[in-house]
Order: sequence, then C-alpha cells, then structure tokens
Amino acid sequence: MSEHGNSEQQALAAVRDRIDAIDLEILQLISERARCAQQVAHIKTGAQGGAVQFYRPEREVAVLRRIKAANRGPLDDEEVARLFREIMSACLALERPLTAAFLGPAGTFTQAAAIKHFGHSVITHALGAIDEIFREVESGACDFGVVPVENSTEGVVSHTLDSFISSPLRIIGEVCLRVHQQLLSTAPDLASIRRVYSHQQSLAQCREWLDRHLPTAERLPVSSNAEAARLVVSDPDAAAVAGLQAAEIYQLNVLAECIEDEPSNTTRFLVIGKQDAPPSGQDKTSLLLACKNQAGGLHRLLAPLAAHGLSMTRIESRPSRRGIWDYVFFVDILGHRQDPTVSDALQTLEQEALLLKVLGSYPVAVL
Ligand SMILES: O=C(O)C(=O)C[C@]1(C(=O)O)C=C[C@@H](O)C=C1
Repeated sequence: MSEHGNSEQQALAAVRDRIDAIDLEILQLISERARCAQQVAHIKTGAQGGAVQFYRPEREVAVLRRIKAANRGPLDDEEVARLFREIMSACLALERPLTAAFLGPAGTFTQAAAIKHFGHSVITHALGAIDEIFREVESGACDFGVVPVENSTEGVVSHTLDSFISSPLRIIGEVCLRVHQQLLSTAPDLASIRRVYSHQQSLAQCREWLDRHLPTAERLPVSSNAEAARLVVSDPDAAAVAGLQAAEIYQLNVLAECIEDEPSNTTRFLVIGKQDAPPSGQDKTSLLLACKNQAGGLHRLLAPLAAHGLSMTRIESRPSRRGIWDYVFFVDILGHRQDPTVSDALQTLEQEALLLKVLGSYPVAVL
C-alpha cells in the first residue's frame, strides 16, 4: 500500500474509533432517557385512576420544537426532529405500545402519515374504509386513528368530513405529507398497460400525466392506492398509481416516478382520538358550524372570529344530509379552545350558530 493510502487508512480508523465511542455514549443516553420514560409511566399510573393517558401530544411537540430550536447543524432541523421523533416513539412504546388505525391495506400514504406522526414504534392496524377507522377508535379497539382530510391538488376528502358530523371523536393532531405518486406494475413497460387502478384522489392527482402517457387505458377507482397495488399483482395488463411503500410491499416495478401533476402535491391527515390535546402554545382548532339559511348567515357566523382577531386557515362547506341544516361548515382557526380569545369567540359563535361543535384543538404539525 502507498504511503498516501496508509495515512488515509489511519485517518479513517481514527474517525471510526471516535464514531464508535460516540455511539456508545448515545446508547447510554438513550437508555437513560428510556428509563426516565419508565419513571414517567410509573408516576402517571400512580397519579391517575382509570384510563392513563400515556401519549401526550402537547409534550411531544414541545420536545420536538425545542430540539429544532437548539439545533446548530450540520444535520438540518427536520432531520434531527425525525430522529428525536423515533426516540420518543420507542420511549412511549416502553410505557405502553400505542395502536393506530389507518386506511389500509399496508403501504398507503395514510400508514406513512401515521408513522410520521407517532414514529415507527406505533402498532398500525389496516382498515378498509374511513368510517371503520372512526368506529375502531370509538369502540376503543384502537387508541387513535389517522384519516386523510385534504389534498393540495384535489381538495377535501368528503368521507372524512362527513364522519365528523356524527362522531364523538376529537381531532388531536394533524400530519402533512408530501405525496409522490408512482406508476406500478408487474409489466416491464407502459406498452401493455390497459387499466390503471387507484384511489380516485390519486387518479385525479395524476390526471394530466395519465392523459399524456396512457390516454387509452381505463381508469378504475378502488378503495385505496395500496389496494390498487395489491390488485395489479395478478393482472399484468394493469398498473396502479401508489406510493413507493406499496411498490416494496407488493414487489412491483416502478414504471414511472413522481407522476403527480403538481410537484408540491401534499396531503393533510388528521389524528383522531377520544381525549382532547392540551394547549401547546401553537395550536389549531377545528370547528363544525351550521348557520341559519338566510342572507348574510355565513357572514354573521364568521364575524365573531374576525372580531377577536382569529386567523381562519380553512373553510369547507358540505351538505349536511340531515335535513335539519342545509349546509355545515368545517372551519379551522389558529389557537387553542382554552386560549381566552378563542374561548370568547366560541361563546359569541354559539349564540349565532344553529350548530357549533368543537372537533378538537391540537398542536400545529412540527414535522
Ligand atoms: O413526558 C411524558 O409524559 C412522557 O411520557 C415521555 C415522552 C418522551 O419520550 O419524551 C413519551 C411519550 C409522551 O407522549 C410524551 C413524552
């Protein structure tokens, strides 16, 4: 070996020794942290009768926000937050493993959102439909549920909004996920593709790409994009529009990557549970409202929000399907229901609205 090669080997060995030593220190610290989480569990179990709330969303976001603020690189803020997300997920699983229901089968973006929110130690349960997720959490069979609510290209997921009208569940968190769609198949190329399966939202997100590259292929909506991937395993003339996770799980070829029409295509998911999330300092509140069906009704309904200086980040209207109200409105505002300005505004709103249901106050997504 040349002299140069030799000194390179030595330099490499020295840095690797340093890395080995650091890894042991990190391991010790992580183990110490995990023992602290066990102590926390012990304290919580002692302090609370009945159901113990091991999962504390407001504390988790406080930990992640603090880490991001303290970070000085070279890893970027998102990356360090992701690492700490996983450490906390493992610590929480030691207190008690959490279960989260998602729109299955395995490999959907909803599963990816559940893991992004809770970390990899959460036990995910695949369910076939959005209303099944609500029922699973309502019955207590799962601790939490994760449901898609809106996509930046395609708009609202109406099934989710409709489920909130009759469900007693609360929104306890939100997750935003960049959604990259892939064209998956057992076929080697596009030439033989006659059918394209996916969730209707995913088909819509790739409409222009499909018009251009597969203009004659039939588009068939199914219950989820992972279900589409599962279907094409036994249909060589078909392709699925789905995520990379589905390609791995069902061992399909990626015939085309990132086929979404909007490169910034993002889906927002909601985390649902039985308990409210306490204030975290940076929160959102989701409301369900109905107003009198008369001129200026909606304006009067929203006036208290403006009067209290609250920012509205979203408003959606849906036919109520109940016959009591014509339309209901889903409104998101910044702030927690326990913040004085929000609670004052809600009191005024209650007098104006035919219906006011606070669907939940929850921390603004950190990751
Ligand atoms: O602080 C707590 O209440 C904990 O249970 C500890 C911890 C953590 O690992 O930091 C774990 C789970 C909770 O959701 C929040 C934080």
